[in-house]
Amino acid sequence: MNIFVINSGSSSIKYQLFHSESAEPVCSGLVERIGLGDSLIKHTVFINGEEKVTKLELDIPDHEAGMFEVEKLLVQPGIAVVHNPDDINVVGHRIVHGGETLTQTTIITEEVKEKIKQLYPLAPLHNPGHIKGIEVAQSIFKKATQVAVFDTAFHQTMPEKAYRYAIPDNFYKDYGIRVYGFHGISHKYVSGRAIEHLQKPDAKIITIHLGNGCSMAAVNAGKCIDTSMGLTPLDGLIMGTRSGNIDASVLLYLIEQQGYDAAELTSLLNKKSGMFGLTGYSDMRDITKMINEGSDAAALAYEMYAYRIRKFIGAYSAAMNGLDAIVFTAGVGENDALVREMACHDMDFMGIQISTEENAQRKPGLRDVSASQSKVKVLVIPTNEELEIAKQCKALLQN
Ligand SMILES: Nc1ncnc2c1ncn2[C@@H]1O[C@H](COP(=O)(O)OP(=O)(O)O)[C@@H](O)[C@H]1O
Ligand SMILES: CC(=O)OP(=O)(O)O
Ligand SMILES: [Mg+2]
Repeated sequence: MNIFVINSGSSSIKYQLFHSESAEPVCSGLVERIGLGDSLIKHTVFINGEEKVTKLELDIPDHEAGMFEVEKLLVQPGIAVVHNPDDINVVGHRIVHGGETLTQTTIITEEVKEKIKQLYPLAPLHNPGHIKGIEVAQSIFKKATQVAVFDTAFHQTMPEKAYRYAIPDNFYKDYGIRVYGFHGISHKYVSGRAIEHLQKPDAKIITIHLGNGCSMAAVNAGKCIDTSMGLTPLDGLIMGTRSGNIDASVLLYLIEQQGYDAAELTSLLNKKSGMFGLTGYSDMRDITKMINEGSDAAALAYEMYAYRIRKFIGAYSAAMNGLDAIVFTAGVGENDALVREMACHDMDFMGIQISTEENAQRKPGLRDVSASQSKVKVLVIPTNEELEIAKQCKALLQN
């Protein structure tokens, strides 16, 4: 079975092609900086233990354009991984918001598409792109079964005290207003890897997913008990373009006193805030450059970003009554040593000690960057949402 996995994030498309019998991909790729003007595609084909890398620099305005570029690469002479798109049997899609009705991996039908569309207002940066991705995939991979794997599913184990908001009951009952949580495919994958590494099935773990979107989860014995994103992927940590936690009164003030409307506020908080709002850039590589050039605004933004993470580490340690490991993952978490250092320094009272030397190294794979005396392990674990999605597709279709 050939399983092609599409993971569209807010700024990127990641993809991998798997033969169902192996966890090693046949090819993998990343389309990044979508919509920023200077997009990049890195496409890697794995043949007999060797890697053939193709890099393209071009302007990719949106996710649909990105998917058509990817299709060309899959069948491109010299690096083709399939003769023809009909050789793909299954396409697994990461879907950010499944709401309260789409809680398990499922085959995509017209009804499932309709439900994903109904959730557009709750995941405005993601679900519309997913539907485009599904439609493009249906037009390219005509013979494949299309499967949806939800970011919200892993968080369904949260207790009610964690997922309810303190507003009247009917808002939950009538409108489904509650904490859903996101990046669940990634939190599940990296917490699973951490449990294996620690050889401790009942480990208390905090997973910190720092991509363009950022979230944390408290994972106790493999089950999520709390997470930082809420009804939508806007809450919690400071992100590339999203504000994270903010007093709801800020919105009321802007509506009542400054005449803002809903569309302006949606755009303000989702697209113009976070690191972009503070520095003019959403990509941490650009902001690091600003810091090196002496920008005070960039330095403050970094401090705010790391400080928010520290507060959640404290909260989740309390929620679990202990902590065995902290896991950093995703674009920023895997690559940005300064963020990890700032988030973990001066936490020795909690048994958290990061090794500055280990942390500064660039190495592939799972890494332990804690100091030898640290009671809590600080781990960097590359996420692999695509592998997790492929596994879930396989499990669904074999049952
Ligand atoms: N080498 C790097 N150093 C610092 N940050 C990086 C590096 N590579 C990627 N990033 C950060 O990772 C982000 C993308 O993370 P990713 O998990 O791919 O995002 P998403 O899935 O949310 O689109 C980029 O916006 C950038 O901030
Ligand atoms: C849910 C979410 O924010 O996803 P991403 O980080 O991929 O944009
Ligand atoms: Mg992502």
